[in-house]
Amino acid sequence: MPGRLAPSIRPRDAGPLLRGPHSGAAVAPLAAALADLVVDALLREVMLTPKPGLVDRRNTGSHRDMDVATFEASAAALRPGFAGFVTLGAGIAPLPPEAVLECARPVGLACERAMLAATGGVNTHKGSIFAFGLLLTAVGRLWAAGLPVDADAVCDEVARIAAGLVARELRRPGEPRTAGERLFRRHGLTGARGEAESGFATVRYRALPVLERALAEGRDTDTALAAAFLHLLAHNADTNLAARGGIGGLGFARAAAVRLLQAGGVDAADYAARLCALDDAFIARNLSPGGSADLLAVAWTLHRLPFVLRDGPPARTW
Ligand SMILES: CC(C)(COP(=O)(O)OP(=O)(O)OC[C@H]1O[C@@H](n2cnc3c(N)ncnc32)[C@H](O)[C@@H]1O)[C@@H](O)C(=O)NCCC(=O)NCCS
Ligand SMILES: Nc1ncnc2c1ncn2[C@@H]1O[C@H](COP(=O)(O)OP(=O)(O)OP(=O)(O)O)[C@@H](O)[C@H]1O
Repeated sequence: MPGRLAPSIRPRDAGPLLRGPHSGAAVAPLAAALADLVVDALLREVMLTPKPGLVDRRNTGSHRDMDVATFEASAAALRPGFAGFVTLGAGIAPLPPEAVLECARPVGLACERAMLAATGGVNTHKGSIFAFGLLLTAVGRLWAAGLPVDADAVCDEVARIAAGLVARELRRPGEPRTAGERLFRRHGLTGARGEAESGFATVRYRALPVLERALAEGRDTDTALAAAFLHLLAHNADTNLAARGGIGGLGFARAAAVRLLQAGGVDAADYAARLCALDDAFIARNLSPGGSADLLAVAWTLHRLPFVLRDGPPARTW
């Protein structure tokens, strides 16, 4: 796997947000800055255009119940909850990792309620709430413990927090209650839980190196995000795709992404036309790679994390 390129910024770098409580710094500025970062990541994701089957500025993809404005309203409603995860993590830093999920789940459920209230009952960010709940709680814990806070450290802490989640929630007896649980029973897909338990391995070893290499080569942000998204689409076992199109739908989407990557990806001669044609093909099949969209926002957040910790919150570009 290509190596990571972002700087690994450690407490000694003494950025305004980096010093933990041992220096008396309060967690609130950190929580606010990271909530801004995640909202920025969610809005960059939905604005990235075109994305096959997903809501973007070209169309609403395979969705009739949500558009860009729905995602903007949802992201704004989630900002307090995202800050709450960081504050929670800092407050429970002494707890062992296996005790964290139980503390975080009520915050996650409150976020889901805030999302549904802001969207009129539409699921815009359920997967993102789960992923970022883990990520932000992990950051709060590392920061409070005065430990290094970079992409690798955060992913390792997420893996520790989510350890055993698949066995506990997907292998349990009884009727499946969600698409994710049904897909595990039928096809062994572990979805958001498996990705979390792996420490966001698909992001860490696939999307993030592609994103950072493209940026280091001078590509603009949207091109770098598009390149990372293509790798996610090719490699991520996205249960949204399988829930909508069956295992065949997931295979169709991944094979199409692999073909586009083999043709040069974002540098393919007819890239834009091919991506729009793929968008139309996904819509015709009611396919939506929502999980990969969530992970794209996670990749952006992990990439920007060291910079936000050192330089403060991102400019609100929306
Ligand atoms: C854990 C949750 C999200 C699992 O939901 P579900 O059973 O539907 O799982 P499933 O894996 O199918 O997908 C949930 C969502 O995750 C995203 N997703 C799907 N596949 C993937 C994947 N491979 N990788 C990452 N995200 C994915 C999609 O957006 C999807 O809508 C949910 O059951 C839950 O517990 N929500 C409560 C909030 C919570 O737990 N918060 C914790 C904060 S730490
Ligand atoms: N730009 C995007 N467009 C659509 N979905 C996205 C986007 N970004 C992220 N997602 C993710 O995809 C999920 C929505 O996908 P989907 O609508 O298939 O899920 P669902 O609501 O469980 O299914 P259904 O709408 O069929 O009930 C959201 O939970 C969100 O996490």
